[in-house]
Amino acid sequence: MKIAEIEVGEISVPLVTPFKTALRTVEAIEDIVVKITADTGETGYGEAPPTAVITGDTRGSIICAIRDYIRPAILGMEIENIDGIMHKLHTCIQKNTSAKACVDMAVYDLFGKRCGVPLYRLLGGYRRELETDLTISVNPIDEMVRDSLSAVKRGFRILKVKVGQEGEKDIECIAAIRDAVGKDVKIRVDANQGWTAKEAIRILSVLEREGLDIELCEQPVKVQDIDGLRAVTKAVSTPILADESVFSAGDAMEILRTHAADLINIKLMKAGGIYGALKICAIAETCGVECMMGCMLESKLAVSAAAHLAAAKSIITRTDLDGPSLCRIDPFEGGPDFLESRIVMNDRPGIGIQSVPAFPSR
Ligand SMILES: C[C@H](N)C(=O)N[C@@H](CCC(=O)O)C(=O)O
Ligand SMILES: [Mg+2]
Repeated sequence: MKIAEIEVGEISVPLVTPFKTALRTVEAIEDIVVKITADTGETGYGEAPPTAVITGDTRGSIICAIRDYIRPAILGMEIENIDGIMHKLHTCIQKNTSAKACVDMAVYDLFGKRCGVPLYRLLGGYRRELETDLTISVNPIDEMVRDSLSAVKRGFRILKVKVGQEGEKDIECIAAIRDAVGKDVKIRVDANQGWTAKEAIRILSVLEREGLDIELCEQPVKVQDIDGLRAVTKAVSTPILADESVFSAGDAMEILRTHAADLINIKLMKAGGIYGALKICAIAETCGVECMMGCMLESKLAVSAAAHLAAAKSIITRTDLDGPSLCRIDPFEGGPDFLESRIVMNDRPGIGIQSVPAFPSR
């Protein structure tokens, strides 16, 4: 089975409410999608969001990287030659991890279809079901409390609360949310680099002293401030999860070697796809460090690929795969079943997505 064609399209999916973090506000998902057609007529699909503030990737750069660099590099290759394809994909252009992830997942999708097996089984097959959190955007405190209560009503037992805009407000906000949702709901916080190391230590120490029971804190400080990240990890007992500071397997090695974080957030868009993410899993497993499988603001296609990896690997013990739950509509048919907080894998081969609106079947 050979790669016969690679086509690029775009999709737009409205969000239920604007998504707001310390880094950005977004009203709708505007993603790039890819369709790889094999010489047998079989198709594989991929999706990538232009998350410029985190990955540096824009709509234009993703389209250009796929069309002008990746497509010519892998066209005609045997789909069974995953290693050869991945070598070309990762060496034909530097960085551009979202474009690489988009094509990587379409290749794995086709590979799974070629084998007649769902991807999560090909990659490790550890579990069939995942539990995701739901993100609570940064807003006035009363709105964040209201959104938290509505998430719990929808069945979410884990909330990922975005913080990092104002120190004191963050403490007040978490206290108000904990008070409203009670002690049985898990609260994780994500500062998206919004604190300094000193602020992070002060805020997390107060949250600990007040017994607000924070499961973990994601990326408290700037990407480059690895010394600050390590200082926070050392100073507080709340587990610290490196997100924006870990893109590649090399980053993971450095963070774990220097004990700069307790946990790692793996995202396909940072790792350049499943191939790179598997390397991070291997490093984390070697060091005995658990991982979270996260996503950018992605819709069901890309999140399905991430869900397959999360289901495959035992070292991925947490999931932040709430993209589909943040969307107003689901433009795709097939994939794992996204049942609010529960993601249930099924037996469809590959990623399991059956149709992508950007490529109507002829
Ligand atoms: C959507 C997911 N829950 C999430 O918060 N992902 C990122 C931010 C993604 C973005 O800005 O698109 C994260 O920081 O974990
Ligand atoms: Mg994060």
